[in-house]
Amino acid sequence: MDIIKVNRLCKEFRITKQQKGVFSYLFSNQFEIKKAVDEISFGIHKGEIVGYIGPNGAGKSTTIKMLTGILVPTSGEISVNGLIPHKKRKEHAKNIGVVFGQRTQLWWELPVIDSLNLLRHIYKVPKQAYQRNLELFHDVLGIGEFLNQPVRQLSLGQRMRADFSASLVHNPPILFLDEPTIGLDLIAKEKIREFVTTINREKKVTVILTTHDIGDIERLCTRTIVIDNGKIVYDGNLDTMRERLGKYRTLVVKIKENDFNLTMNHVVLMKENGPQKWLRFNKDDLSPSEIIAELMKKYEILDLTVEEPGVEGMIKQIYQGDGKRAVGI
Ligand SMILES: Nc1ncnc2c1ncn2[C@@H]1O[C@H](COP(=O)(O)OP(=O)(O)OP(=O)(O)O)[C@@H](O)[C@H]1O
Repeated sequence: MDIIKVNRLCKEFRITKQQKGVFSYLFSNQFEIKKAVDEISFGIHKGEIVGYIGPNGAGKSTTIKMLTGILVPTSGEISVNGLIPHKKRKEHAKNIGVVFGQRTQLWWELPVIDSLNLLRHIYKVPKQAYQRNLELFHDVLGIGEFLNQPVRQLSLGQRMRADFSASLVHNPPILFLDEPTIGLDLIAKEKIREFVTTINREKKVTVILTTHDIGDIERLCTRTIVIDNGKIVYDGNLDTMRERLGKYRTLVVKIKENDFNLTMNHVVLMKENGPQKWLRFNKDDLSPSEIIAELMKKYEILDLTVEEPGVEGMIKQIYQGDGKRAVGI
């Protein structure tokens, strides 16, 4: 049963047409329509952790803003835990928690504990449930260290931990995370990721996460939706993406000779840096030893390694369009 349903969802913005001249846009009355989200459809099950990723300007934030009820769709349907977000804003707010990596939703001048207490009253959280949550936030996020400090005095890592706690005070079944680990060091990132895993396991919280950090996806997401130019270009699990796109390997070879000219079927020269060459091949078509044998006929090899693509590399292939063929979308 899907807790989030999105059907042929669109969002268009009316933007002032670009004109020549620095000030002309001030006086322009010409507009064009930008389709930020273009007929996307998906369903998300209760308890899934979904990575919603794509290049800058792809339409991620616009989608999340519609799912959280901040923006009204131009057309299409959304249902989040049985509600249409922008039509039932108040009830919807009880169902969701939201964390933005770039800004805080806490009261800047107040000690963290006062913010949490305020939220407890706003959402009318029973005392015992609130106590249990504080214990969990303390155990996994270590918020005890800075509960009495005003938010403005916190480090970025501490502020994020406080923001996570605030977003979950009212036990929402759905959590939206927008770049939740941006700017954090590795240890702080790990703490946040561990916390997301814990609340998903223990409270069955459904998580939708936008990120540019591939580590977040590898570590947390059971499913990845890739959006580009307002359209969904991949929706599936990482393993399938790995299987389909991960058959490419790169042979990195260093040769002695200055001239390099290898023409071999199924081998593409991706990059050169002096004597070092990056040759991409599909492991189903060729083995590295076949390429090495061919190279050794013409060149003296000084060094070589075979690189497997990371998730980041695979996602780049999708953005660049290669992946559309490779994953059959
Ligand atoms: N309020 C707005 N008015 C006009 N155009 C907008 C508005 N909000 C977003 N857009 C445009 O819609 C497109 C999608 O923007 P969106 O912010 O959803 O992208 P994103 O995938 O979140 O990007 P990023 O990774 O850079 O945050 C972009 O071309 C953006 O310029």
